[in-house]
Amino acid sequence: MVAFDEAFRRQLRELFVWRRDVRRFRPDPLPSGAMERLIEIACLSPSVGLSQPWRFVIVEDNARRSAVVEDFRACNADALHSYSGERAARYASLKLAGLEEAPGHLAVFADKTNDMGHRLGRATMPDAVEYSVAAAICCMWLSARADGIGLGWVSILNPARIHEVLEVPESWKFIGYLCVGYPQKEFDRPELERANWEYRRSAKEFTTRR
Ligand SMILES: Cc1cc2c(cc1C)N(C[C@H](O)[C@H](O)[C@H](O)COP(=O)(O)O)c1[nH]c(=O)[nH]c(=O)c1N2
Repeated sequence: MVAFDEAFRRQLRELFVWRRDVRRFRPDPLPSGAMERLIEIACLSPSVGLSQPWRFVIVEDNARRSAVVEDFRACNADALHSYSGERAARYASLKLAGLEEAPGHLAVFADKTNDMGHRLGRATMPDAVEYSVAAAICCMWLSARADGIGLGWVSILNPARIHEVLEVPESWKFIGYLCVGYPQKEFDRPELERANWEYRRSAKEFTTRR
């Protein structure tokens, strides 16, 4: 049985506290194999029926990257229009992706048609496939942070356009686009909190007993 001592548990908590969504990256390249190592960690994640539905596209082609940046700009402009007044001004001041600075770009999909796991656990909750991929991204996020590497999840994108740009199978559902690189600075509080967009609440607020 592998046991983890008190010192490790304290450090693990620190890792949860210091994991950040990163939008500001240093230009330093990632060490070779870093993306592949993060994908290997992600593949250790839980998945419904052990279906391992995650599909990763490492985006290296500059034309494809520029097309993603363009899509982000369009989607972000649309999103801004959905706000008004002070909230709109605050939204406009936020940096919501590090697409142009991050050395690593990783698009993450869920393969909804894959038969691994033989559909165990999905009949009543087919979305468990997407949840499994989100869990894998979180494992990757924490492992990256332990290596001092920042990860930024971008969802302000049009899934149909991302499919087109990356030429992936129709059956793959777009889950998120990850910017990967070394963060300019480390923080123990979310940027959206430091920018007064929202603030982290206590667990009590989300807990109900029945
Ligand atoms: C599914 C999903 C989608 C997104 C995000 C997260 C998740 C889970 N986040 C990051 C999000 O804003 C961030 O996690 C919270 O603000 C909390 O900050 P920390 O992650 O604790 O730094 C995010 N951030 C951002 O700047 N642009 C984005 O499009 C998104 N999209």
